[in-house]
Amino acid sequence: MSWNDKNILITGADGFVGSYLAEELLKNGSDVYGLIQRGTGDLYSKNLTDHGLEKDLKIIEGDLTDITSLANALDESEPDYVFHLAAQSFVPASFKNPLATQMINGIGTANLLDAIRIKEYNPKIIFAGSSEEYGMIITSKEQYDHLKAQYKNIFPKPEEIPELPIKETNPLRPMSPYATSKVYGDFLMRNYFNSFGLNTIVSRAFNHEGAGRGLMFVTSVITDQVAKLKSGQINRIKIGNLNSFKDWSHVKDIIMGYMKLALNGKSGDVYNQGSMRTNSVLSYILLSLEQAGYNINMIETFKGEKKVSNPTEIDTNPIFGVKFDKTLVDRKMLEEDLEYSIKDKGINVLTDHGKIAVEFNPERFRPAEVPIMLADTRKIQKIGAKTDYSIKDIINDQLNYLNK
Ligand SMILES: C[C@H]1O[C@H](OP(=O)(O)OP(=O)(O)OC[C@H]2O[C@@H](n3cnc4c(=O)[nH]c(N)nc43)[C@H](O)[C@@H]2O)[C@@H](O)[C@@H](O)C1=O
Repeated sequence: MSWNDKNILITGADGFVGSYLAEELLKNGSDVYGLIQRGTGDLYSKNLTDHGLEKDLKIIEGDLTDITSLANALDESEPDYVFHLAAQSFVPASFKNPLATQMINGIGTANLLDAIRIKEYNPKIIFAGSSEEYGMIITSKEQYDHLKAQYKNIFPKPEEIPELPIKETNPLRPMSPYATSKVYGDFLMRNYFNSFGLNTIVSRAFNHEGAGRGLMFVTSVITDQVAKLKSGQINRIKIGNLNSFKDWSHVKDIIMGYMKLALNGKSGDVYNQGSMRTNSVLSYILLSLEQAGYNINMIETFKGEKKVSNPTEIDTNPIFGVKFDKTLVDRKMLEEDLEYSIKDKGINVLTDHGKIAVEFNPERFRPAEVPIMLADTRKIQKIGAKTDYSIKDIINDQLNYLNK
């Protein structure tokens, strides 16, 4: 099968991921239509111009909460494939305005599916679910016992402990309004497959980053500050929870994964997308400093006596046979130290360019936090998806974009 002359509808084609996907599909000869919500500003957002989409992307103005506009978008594009990426995707915003997130991500997805059903189109539909749907991951028996007691025994039971790397069969325990809205969309997709025969496929992508990533997401928060530090505009880094572990992929790997799912994925099924690496926010800071030209000698927590050496070296963890950050090996120690430091004010990174303070900003902590994410991606690998980019590649792309 080739993408040539296929009709594609991408919801959120002007978003961070949508614009990468639109560019790739246009390169492959598809007719790409982008459903875009017109704000008060320019129709051509920076994402669209960054990816040179002004000429060839066929823009359809519409809104997920307005089913008529979705029906019109289907009539205009007559899609062979629909990539449903549009969403309110910032987790903290979902805590601030939960209902707006439910409307866009939840009802918006329901509207899209129902428009396709009523209009009797039969595209393959690829839905951007999220690793956030997994939410609370069980890493120890003690943690499970504690949660079971807290949730009065209705806490979904682990298949095995630790639940790492996370498989598609893992129970879903969403921890934010955003995550809940994605669980709703995920189940709707499968229900529309089972009940109405729509060709739906769910992607549960773990975090994905790269040039042009929105400035509110942590990898951009970090690289933006590291670039400013380097050019002398600021003298410290401000951050929220340093001790959250994420499975970060390059957005380019994820959009190739979306395309593999469209071609080779099974309708009604669910696939993780990720890198099978896990790194802490702290290690993203340290790696970014290294990529910007700092040599790191030591991290100094304010407790003083404990020091972590070589924290940025990527290691292979023998338990899971996947890439782990070395800080994870020292995680217990680091957790104790960080807890102490958080109560105080932060940590210092000792570099060949002097001491860099990393300060905690309590306002950036979330009401509930997913502590660790690590994808098991063996299922999507079987249909051809792979990880081409390292964490350092992602960071370099982000730093270069900021320096442009
Ligand atoms: C897969 C998933 O991926 C993304 O969701 P996210 O993981 O919430 O992304 P993020 O970059 O906002 O946070 C990552 C971690 O970093 C911590 N963190 C520390 N300090 C700051 C900080 O200053 N800002 C932010 N934003 N986070 C911070 C924060 O507490 C969290 O643990 C979305 O694309 C979402 O749509 C999606 O589906």
